[in-house]
Amino acid sequence: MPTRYILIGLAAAIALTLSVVEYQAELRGIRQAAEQAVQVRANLINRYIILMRQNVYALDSTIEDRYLEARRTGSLARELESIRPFVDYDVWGVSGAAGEGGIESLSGTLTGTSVLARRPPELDYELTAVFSAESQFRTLLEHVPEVIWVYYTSLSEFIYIAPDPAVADFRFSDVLYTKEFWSQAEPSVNPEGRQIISDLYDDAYGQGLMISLSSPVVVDGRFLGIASLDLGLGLLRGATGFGEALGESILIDENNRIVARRADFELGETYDVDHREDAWIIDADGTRWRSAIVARDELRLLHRLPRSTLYWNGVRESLLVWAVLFAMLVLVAFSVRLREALAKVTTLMNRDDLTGLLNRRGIQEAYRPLRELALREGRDSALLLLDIDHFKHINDSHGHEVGDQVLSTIADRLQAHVREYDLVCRWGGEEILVFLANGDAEVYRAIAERLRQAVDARPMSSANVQVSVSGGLTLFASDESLVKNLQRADRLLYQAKDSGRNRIVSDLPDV
Ligand SMILES: Nc1nc2c(ncn2[C@@H]2O[C@H](COP(=O)(O)OP(=O)(O)OP(=O)(O)O)[C@@H](O)[C@H]2O)c(=O)[nH]1
Repeated sequence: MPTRYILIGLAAAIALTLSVVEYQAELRGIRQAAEQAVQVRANLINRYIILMRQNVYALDSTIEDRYLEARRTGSLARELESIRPFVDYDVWGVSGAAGEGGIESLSGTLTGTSVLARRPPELDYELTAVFSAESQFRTLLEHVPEVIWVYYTSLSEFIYIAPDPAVADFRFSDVLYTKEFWSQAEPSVNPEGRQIISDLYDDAYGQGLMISLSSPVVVDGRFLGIASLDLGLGLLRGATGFGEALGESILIDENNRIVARRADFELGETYDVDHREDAWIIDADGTRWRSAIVARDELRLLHRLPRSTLYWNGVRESLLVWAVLFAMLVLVAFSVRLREALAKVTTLMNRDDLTGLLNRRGIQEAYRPLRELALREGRDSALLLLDIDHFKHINDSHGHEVGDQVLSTIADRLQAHVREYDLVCRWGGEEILVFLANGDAEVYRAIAERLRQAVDARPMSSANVQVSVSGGLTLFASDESLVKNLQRADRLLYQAKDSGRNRIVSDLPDV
């Protein structure tokens, strides 16, 4: 196989390998960015939930503390005096809402059954505790943008909820005890009294999708009620898209139901994926999944990276490197072709067209290294100048074309009878110069004679022409130029011509 194909093939193999390596690195980069984003987003959501849990816990503790204080001191909240019946709705209560005959000190609305009308002392302590936590209700509503509702629901059939809904729109009813915030948090299902994050639900009052954080209020081991916060999804939604990463993050609950994501979703929509933390999972569609735990085990952040998104972005990111590699490949192919063309041109410049022998320029370049070598090894080198005998006559009697054939045949015969490293050059019209190295006088004489005989051996060309050559053989004086050496060889050649032709005259010493 030509070197050209080997070189280009090698460059193509290297470019292909680098392309694959680059593509793999891009895919790895995309996956790593997604891994980092999942971690950062999960942390963000986690911190947010912790903060909100602390808020509920603070509310819960305040109500517990204030209850104990009211019981100890016997001092009751002034708001108790304002509790009155809302006759149209069959509840008792008091509201901070204008138009409800409300009192300004309240940010919420209290409603309950008739039990509020004939209150035992414990109920007064509980109501006092709730009213005393008013500043917390207010602070949460005013300073935590995600908080939609803050409320305390009592086992003694009342609810205090802020901000203050109109009694016509919302008031206490037994149905509240069937709601998730109650049914999941109350002691029979939650004996340790831990905080509960509800499932996602749609607010009855039209505030959109939300989740509740609920914490049971227990005083001296007695369960009184539940303090709750309703949180809108704005921040959770924002957190699922925080930072740069391909694919999308989806917050789900322990039943795999979606809690938040950037894109729209239906309430109750699920994502059933076999989660394994810190590992990529590939499903049957080739979609990659990564997950992180949020809020202990109650929520999880799933990251979904579709196969096409991964691969196409891998391709897009690799394109520039691929283009550079392709350009380099083209450059390699081009330079290989250029080197070949240059080598061809050099050969053409150094060779004679007719005979294929070295020309003057060619031998000037080629003989030097041979001479250097001969000098280093302490050997002589020699020049043999050959001239075709009566060549003019051949041209005249057989034509120039035959003359050319003769020249070419002589070149072939000489070339066939020299050693591999001897140089044969067409010096002029019918003059041929042979540079001999790596021998001694006897060897050179023998070669010269062999060459003369090779020409003389048999007729040549279609015209059957018998041709001979005469030659001058001289040792190469390395302190003199090629031309100077040639002048000596030329003189010897003339002597050969003068003394009858078809012979070699040399000035080489006898060995
Ligand atoms: N056909 C052909 N003839 C060439 C070429 N180059 C030189 N010649 C001829 O070679 C002849 C050389 O003739 P001369 O120098 O007079 O000498 P000669 O006839 O060879 O006689 P001697 O050298 O004295 O033996 C001329 O007629 C040139 O035209 C060539 O490339 N092709």
